[in-house]
Amino acid sequence: MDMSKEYYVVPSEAPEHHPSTLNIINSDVFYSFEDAYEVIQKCGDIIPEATSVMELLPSRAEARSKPDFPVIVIEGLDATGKTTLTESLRDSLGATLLRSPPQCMSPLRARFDQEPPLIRRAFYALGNYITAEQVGQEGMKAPVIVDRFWHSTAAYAIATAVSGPVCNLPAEGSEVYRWPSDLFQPSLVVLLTLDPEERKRRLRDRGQGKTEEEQELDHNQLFRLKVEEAYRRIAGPACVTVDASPSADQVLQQVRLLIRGKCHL
Ligand SMILES: Nc1ncnc2c1ncn2[C@@H]1O[C@H](COP(=O)(O)OP(=O)(O)O)[C@@H](O)[C@H]1O
Ligand SMILES: Nc1ccn([C@H]2C[C@H](O)[C@@H](COP(=O)(O)OP(=O)(O)O)O2)c(=O)n1
Repeated sequence: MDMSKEYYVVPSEAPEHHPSTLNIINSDVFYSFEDAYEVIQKCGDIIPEATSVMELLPSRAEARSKPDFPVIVIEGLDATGKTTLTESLRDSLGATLLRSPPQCMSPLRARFDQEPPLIRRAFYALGNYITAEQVGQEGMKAPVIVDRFWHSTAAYAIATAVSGPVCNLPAEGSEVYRWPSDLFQPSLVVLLTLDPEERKRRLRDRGQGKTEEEQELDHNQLFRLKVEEAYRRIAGPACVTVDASPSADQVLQQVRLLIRGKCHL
């Protein structure tokens, strides 16, 4: 018997999430110490450096103390002026300067940068917990400035995992932008933004970015837009955007004003 099948094309509502975002949680972004730890722990057999990472980790049983002094995080793309600003803030506020990933992870970073996203992102996620422990100690003695923290970890991971244009990012309010409940929340997060041309100039002056192909630049432009938009969507302490194109001193004064308003320093 000839059974002919009939097919219809019917309109349906747009999906809630872009397909490329479905796997972000716990494979690109980890929302607890335990989830990131589990990945690094399982790598021990194939990546000897994983053992070194675990030795640097704070004890999970330890109660994390809330620092007495304000903790200010400075975020932004490469060459937006984070190093310049964080060092000036350290000097002008008499603060302690920390970074994420912390200095003690630096020798291990190149190794994990070669790994697939799951492992690489778990490494950076754990870096924030090590920095948070240092913040807990140093923040009892003086204000703390942190060069990159959770916003960087999540924003770069989300922007890399989501292909295509900025509109493919999960919508504002999506759970991918939430702050891990077991991670210390800074008093203020400042996001430095810079016009792409000025950023390129600064990279060039620093001796980088001279040989980028046009196509590569276009690709990077899209990536940069996605990172910045992801930065802005991350909740917990939301970041305050500061235009980093004025002189280093003007940017410092602008951020000092924000710190005075928010942290009374
Ligand atoms: N406000 C500014 N105006 C002009 N040049 C700046 C300013 N801030 C930083 N720079 C220069 O831009 C380059 C990148 O700054 P840097 O602080 O290293 O950025 P990041 O740490 O974000 O990568 C450096 O050569 C630095 O001297
Ligand atoms: N807290 C952090 C800091 C950096 N990262 C990742 C995100 C990016 O892939 C790189 C950016 O580091 P990069 O070396 O460009 O940064 P700096 O030169 O230190 O400003 O590291 C992270 O995941 N979490």
